[in-house]
Amino acid sequence: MSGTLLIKNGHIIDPANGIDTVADLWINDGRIAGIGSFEGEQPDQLVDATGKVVCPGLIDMHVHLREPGQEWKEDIESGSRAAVAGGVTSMCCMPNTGPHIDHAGIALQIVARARQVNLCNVHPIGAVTKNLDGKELTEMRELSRAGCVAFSDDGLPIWHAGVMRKALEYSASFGFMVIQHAEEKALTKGGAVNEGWISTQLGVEGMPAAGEDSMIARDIMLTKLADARYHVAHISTAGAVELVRQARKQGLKVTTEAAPHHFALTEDEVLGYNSDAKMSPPLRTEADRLAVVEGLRDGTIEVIATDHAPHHEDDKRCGLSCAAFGIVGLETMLPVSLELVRDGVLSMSDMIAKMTCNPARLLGLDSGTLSTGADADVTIFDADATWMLDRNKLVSKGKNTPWHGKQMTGRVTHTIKAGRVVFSDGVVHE
Ligand SMILES: NC(=O)N[C@@H](CC(=O)O)C(=O)O
Ligand SMILES: [Zn+2]
Ligand SMILES: [Zn+2]
Repeated sequence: MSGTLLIKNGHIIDPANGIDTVADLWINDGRIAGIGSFEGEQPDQLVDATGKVVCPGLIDMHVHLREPGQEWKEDIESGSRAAVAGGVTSMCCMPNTGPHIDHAGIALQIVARARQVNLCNVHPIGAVTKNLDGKELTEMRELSRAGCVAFSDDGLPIWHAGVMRKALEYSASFGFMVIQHAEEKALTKGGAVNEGWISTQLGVEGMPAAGEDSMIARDIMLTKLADARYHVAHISTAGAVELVRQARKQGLKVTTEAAPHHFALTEDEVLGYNSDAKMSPPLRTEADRLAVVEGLRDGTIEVIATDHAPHHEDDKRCGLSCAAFGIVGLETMLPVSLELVRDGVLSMSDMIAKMTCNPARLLGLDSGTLSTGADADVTIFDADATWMLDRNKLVSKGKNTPWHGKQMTGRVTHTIKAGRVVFSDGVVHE
């Protein structure tokens, strides 16, 4: 984008550079040109950010875009539109598409399509095993050359310990991490919600916390053996948070992310058989929720990622047991996460770090900062604006959200990608 853009008088927070100040942000030819006072300058475009927070464009490292294969649920274009409506300028898409992202061609195709859409940076996550069947490793090196930034079989766990060991060893040989959907299927198969009093009351099969914890415990042993990098996707239990905390204390390269629903909601949401509160891993108990919050507070959990999992109505309106797992998240990530700031769990800067420079560091992305010369990916939000979430007004094709009809506090007002305003005042600009 050629030309100049001045974002005036915003509360600029750039955790990567320790910046937290009221100032102007100057953008020139799609790049950050400086932070300071630009009184008297004549920009081509001006955005008044008085009273708003100006931060690096958000990064969501866990998204399901459904293209190729399930475009009726979401596609790269609709997902990119939803992303920028939520303030997200870079996202990583999981490989459980059809075909899977298990060979370079598909990764290249996704990257090319995302560039054509030109709203949000899309970085694919390559599959660990061919066909996501847990048996034979993919050509990881080729996937990385095609643009993949990490490896995962998300949607499914890498269940075989020998395969997991090889995946960890091989990906570590070129510095990449393996992202695990930690679920011991022998314990969770057939389950729809957290196992406990509520699953009993509903008469629905449960998924015990031990299903998540036991696989993470195993994987930590393998991470040590392989001297590798291991990342736990969508952490949800108190036991899992403690396992990750202890592994990190031992100096292992173990990291994790939490999804907003796991730190904001509990299994109480499924009372009433609400399938829009069904996801994998399931919403857990209040004790688990509080443990995730504490993990975010003490730094055990470095990343907030949505696990945006759009589904069609037909996949959700068929009873709790048969409904598909997953909820949309891109457009609620910021307001839900701001609860952590309002509750005094995180400073505004720490919250922003978990959606910008922290995921960028784990994935080796050069986004997530407002450093001079960086791509001008910027999010502007009003932390206090209140609005009602209406599922029918979501930009995503997926309307499966547990926050329908709920009041949200905090709203994205502008999303800027490489110096171009791609979202403002509720409208996506193609
Ligand atoms: N989280 C979910 O409930 N569903 C995800 C798969 C996954 O993230 O494991 C999906 O692809 O729908
Ligand atoms: Zn998963
Ligand atoms: Zn996922």
